[in-house]
This record gives sequence, structure tokens and C-alpha cells, in this order.
Amino acid sequence: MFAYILVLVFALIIYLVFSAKYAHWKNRNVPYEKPTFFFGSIRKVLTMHSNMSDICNDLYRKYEKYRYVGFFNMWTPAIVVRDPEIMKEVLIKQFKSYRNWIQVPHNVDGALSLNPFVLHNEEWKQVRSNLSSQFTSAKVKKMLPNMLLIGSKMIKYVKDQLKGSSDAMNVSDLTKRFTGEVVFNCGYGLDARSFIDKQPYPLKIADQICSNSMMVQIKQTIGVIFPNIANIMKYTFVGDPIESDFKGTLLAVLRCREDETITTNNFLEKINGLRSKGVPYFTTDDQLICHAYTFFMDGVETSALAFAYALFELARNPHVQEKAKHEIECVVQRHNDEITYEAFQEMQYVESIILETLRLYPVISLIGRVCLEDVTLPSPNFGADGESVTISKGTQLFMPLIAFSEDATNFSDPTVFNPDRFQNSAQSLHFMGFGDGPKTCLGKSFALAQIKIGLIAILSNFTVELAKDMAIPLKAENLHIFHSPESDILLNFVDRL
Ligand code: HEM
Repeated sequence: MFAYILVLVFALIIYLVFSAKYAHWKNRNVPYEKPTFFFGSIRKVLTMHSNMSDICNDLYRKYEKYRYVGFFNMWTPAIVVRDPEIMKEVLIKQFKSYRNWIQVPHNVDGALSLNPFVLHNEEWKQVRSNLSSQFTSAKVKKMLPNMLLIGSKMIKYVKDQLKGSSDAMNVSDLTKRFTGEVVFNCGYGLDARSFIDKQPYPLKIADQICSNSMMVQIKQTIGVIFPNIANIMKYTFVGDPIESDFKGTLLAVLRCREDETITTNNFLEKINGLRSKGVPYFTTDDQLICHAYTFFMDGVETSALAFAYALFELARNPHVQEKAKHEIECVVQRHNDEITYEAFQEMQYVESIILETLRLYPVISLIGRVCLEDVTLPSPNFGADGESVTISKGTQLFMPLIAFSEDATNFSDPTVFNPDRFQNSAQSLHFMGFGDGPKTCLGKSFALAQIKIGLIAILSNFTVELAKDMAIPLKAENLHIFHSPESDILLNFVDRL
């Protein structure tokens, strides 16, 4: 009897605690998505029927009358921001109050432990500023000749493939070979044989990082929702085998460079230079490997997806493809048939194609922040004067980029692929494909450069067309850390020469 009463009292306490927690937004007069007991608003994420990005995009679409809407990430109060002005406040103007991303279990995850995405406060500042100096426009300019060379290798590879078969080209595979080779070359000074081997090494690592095996998915879901539990369970976000295998390769490169004093002007070598100056967070082998891993993890799959989506949209929109080819031909002619850095910079339309692609297919589709102190937001009602709202420390804020891009109040004819909107238009100010503010994408110049070189190489040699069985529109993969298509993108490459 006593045990029975004890259980009842315990259940009542739990019920009251959760009820109090779930009254959070109601007490503040903020519109909110009604939570289910214990799971809050994210039950579908926990049962792997959805992901956090889809949940936030759906809330963005559903609460179209409001600047922001409340929900519960389990029992933590969270907000989906809809108003671009509030987004700018969060990402730029009030950065100090919201400077951290949502936590992931980086304490045990060697591969992630120094990635600026997950670092906080002083540690973030130090690492970010030293890494940023490796991705300036001047540094990217020096990488251009190597990127061009890899572009030529890609063209030879495609031509060889076309000789042997009339099948459509798997663009998802091709673009990953390209960005994997570029990152191995510019990052570590290595030739990864991406256009020779059947399953090149960078592709193997990228596939492991983005694996959608059930176990990896479970670990990643626990990692994002319960970072503290993941830390206790020693769950790594991306898996040990990759780490140790990859680590061995990179250590060998470091040792080789030290022994033979070969200089190849790559990222690993530059950060090794920071070690000799005793720069904090750049002093041990493990730290250097971590930074090299950041380059790979953030740089290969993201850019490959954007590159593949861009080719897909070019195949769907032949008039855009023709305009891009025309720009490339005119600029190259003006520069004596050479793609110099100046020529590369002049190709603004090709760059707009990449931005427009990322508007429609933001490969990192959710930006998140945590409130580091109590802050005040304007009334949730658009236009109305209503009362401002105090948002407590610890509240999570999410900015879902897919629904944001589909919203006609931000972009005219939002579903139309129109790179011209990035040519001197006010709409470009709403673009957030690389984030914004002090935590904006650190590799943006590098990413744009490699995708642009890839596009220039392909458009100079081929016309791309949709393959017969290519399903349109593309369906997104549900359980992938990046916004990626459910099935491979297949295109026909028609030789122009
Ligand atoms: C098309 C390719 C890419 C896209 C779409 C992309 C997008 C993004 C986005 C949306 C963010 C979050 C910004 C925020 O929270 O405000 C980010 C952060 C970051 N990106 Fe990229 N990225 C790309 C390529 C790269 C590359 C090549 C690197 C190479 C180093 C890189 C390194 C990073 C890092 C380190 C951060 C974290 C920055 C910080 O928190 O301080 N990214 N990226």
C-alpha cells in the first residue's frame, strides 16, 4: 500500500513539474506548439520519423502570422524565429547574448572537440580567429591553381566514363570525388586518387561521417538532444574508426613534412606553423589533427551537395545554363583563354548560381543559438505594438532556412530558381545559406571557390541534362546531418566539343 502511494506521489510530482515547465510559453503570452508529455514537441525526432530541421520548418510554415513561435525541445523552452529582423538581432547585433550553437557531445568526441561550431566563449574566439586566417581571400587565391588542376582531372574522368557507357552520370558521386580531392590537396598536400580509385579514401571517410546506419543515427540523435548523456556514455558523434584511421594518415603526413622539409603550402602545414609559435589550441598532434578534421568534415560533403544541387538546377533550367556558359566564354576570352584569379572573380553570374542553389537547398538547413542571459524580444505579433517578451537564459533559438527561403515575404517567386535575384538585389540581404554574423561560415570563400571552379570546368566542356528517370522535385533524406537528396542525382553529360 505504502509503495503504491509512493508511486502515485512520485507520478504526481513528475506531472506537476512537467505541467509547470510546459506552461512556459503560455505564461509569457507567446504562441506555441502544444507539447506532448515528456517528449515536448519533438517526439517524431526521437522515433526517427523526422529531424529537428523538419520540425522547425513545419512550425515556421504553420505559425505564419507571428514573428516567432514557442515549442519544447523535450522540456527545454525553444523558439523558431520567423522574422528576418529578429534573426539579424540574434546573429549579429546582439551576438554577445546568443553566441553559442546548441551543444553537441564534443567533450568525448575527439574529432569534433575543436570545431568552432561547438566551441564556446574564449576557446571559440581563439580557435576561430586562428582558423579564419587560413581561409582569407588571399589564401584561397593561392589554392586556385590546384583547384583548376583538379577540375581538369574531373573532366578527364567524366570523358573516360562517357567513352565506356551511355549511362547517366551519378553527380552525387562525382561532386564528392571533386571536393574530397580538393580538400585532401589544399588541406593536406595529398593526392587522394579520387578520379582513379573505385572507392577513393576521402569518399570512404565522407560516407562514414554521413552514414545513415541506424546505430549512427541513434547516437547522433542522443548527441543532439542529450549532449550530457552522450558525454557520459562516451558516444562520439561521428564514430571512432574514422577518427583513428584518418588520424594515422594525417600524422604520417605531419611526420613526413617534418622529416623531409617539403613545402606544399597546404592548410596542415600552415597550422603546424602555429604550433611552432606556441599558439594555444594549436600545440599538440591531437589538436592539429582535430583542425584538419574540421576542414574535412565541414568542407567536403557540404560543398559536394551544393555543387550537385547546382548542376541539377542547371539541367532543369537550360536558359540559366546558357547564360552561365556565355559568361564563362566571354570572361575567358577577355583573359587570353586563361582562368586567372581576376577572370574567376569576374564570373559573378556563376557565383549567383551557387548562392541561389543554397537558398533553395541550404545544406546546413538549421541555424541554432542558445540565450546566454535573459533577453527581451518584441511582441510575437507582426505589426502590432503588443508587449515585449522576456526570454530566459538557456532558451534555444532556431532559424529554419528551407521554410525561410520558401517564404514570399523574403524572396519574390520563392520557388523559382533565379540567380538574378543575387545580382544587386535587396533580396540578397536575406540570404543565410552560410549563416551570418561573427559565427558565419568560416570556409565560405573556400567553398565558393571550389564549387565555382567545378562548375566552370563542367560548363566549359559539357551541357548537363536531366536523366530520363530523374524524379522531380528532389525528395530530401530524412536522417542525414546535412540537407541532402534521398536518392542520387543522375544527369546526362553531353560533350560540347
Ligand atoms: C557549400 C558549403 C558550405 C555551406 C553551405 C556552409 C554553411 C555553413 C553554415 C550555415 C554555418 C553556420 C553559421 C552560423 O551558425 O551562423 C557554417 C559554419 C561553419 N562552417 Fe561552413 N559551410 C560550407 C562549407 C564550409 C567549408 C568548406 C568549411 C571549411 C573549413 C566550413 C567551415 C565551417 C566552420 C568551421 C563553421 C563554424 C563557424 C563558427 O561557429 O564559428 N564550411 N557553415
